[in-house]
Amino acid sequence: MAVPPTSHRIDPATGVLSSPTGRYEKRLAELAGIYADADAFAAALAERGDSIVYAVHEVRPAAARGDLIFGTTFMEPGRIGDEFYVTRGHIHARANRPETYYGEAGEGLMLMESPEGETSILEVRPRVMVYVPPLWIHRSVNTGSAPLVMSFCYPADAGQDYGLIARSGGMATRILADGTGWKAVPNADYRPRSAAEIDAILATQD
Ligand SMILES: O=P(O)(O)OC[C@H]1O[C@H](O)[C@H](O)[C@@H](O)[C@@H]1O
Ligand SMILES: [Fe+2]
Repeated sequence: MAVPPTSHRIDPATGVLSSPTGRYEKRLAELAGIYADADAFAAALAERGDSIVYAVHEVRPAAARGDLIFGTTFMEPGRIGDEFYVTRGHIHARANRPETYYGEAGEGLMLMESPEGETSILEVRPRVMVYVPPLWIHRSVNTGSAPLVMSFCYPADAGQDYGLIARSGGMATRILADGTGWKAVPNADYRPRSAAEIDAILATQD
């Protein structure tokens, strides 16, 4: 039996999506080890460990290969020290699966990194569509003082792999506050991937 067509209303201010099949929240306490400033993270944890950093509303019509997953990401504004709030970030478990993000509200960045360690940073704004190509690690950053809300769409069989970033000590680039704006700085903990690990990612097929 075919899956029935559906439509879903997005509230750009909250990211609330009508008739989702799932939603989850990430609280600060679940995001240990992501930020550079450990003392600032400990202080923020003591003060607001229960607070939500981001929430995802999603629709997964079916898990079938060739289907889509789509929904919204709502990110609170905030910083740990000088570093803006980010999502955990991932490469797709099937690394050659792409994704699109569309700005609904707020100001932010899509921070992307190739397997070889090249960084690409694209601004996300309302009515801006960002394309994350196959094989690129991606993480969203809220650089504004208001919530960043984006809608997204990616293949249903993509999956998320968080281990690749963890093994490298994070992504190569961090996004810090700079006056009223932002700046990209090298992550001092970053360890470039080995040729073997890069080759294994690039070999992803199907
Ligand atoms: O999974 P994270 O890196 O924490 O990012 C949170 C979420 O961001 C977006 O909504 C993506 O489309 C999701 O696939 C992802 O899970
Ligand atoms: Fe993704």
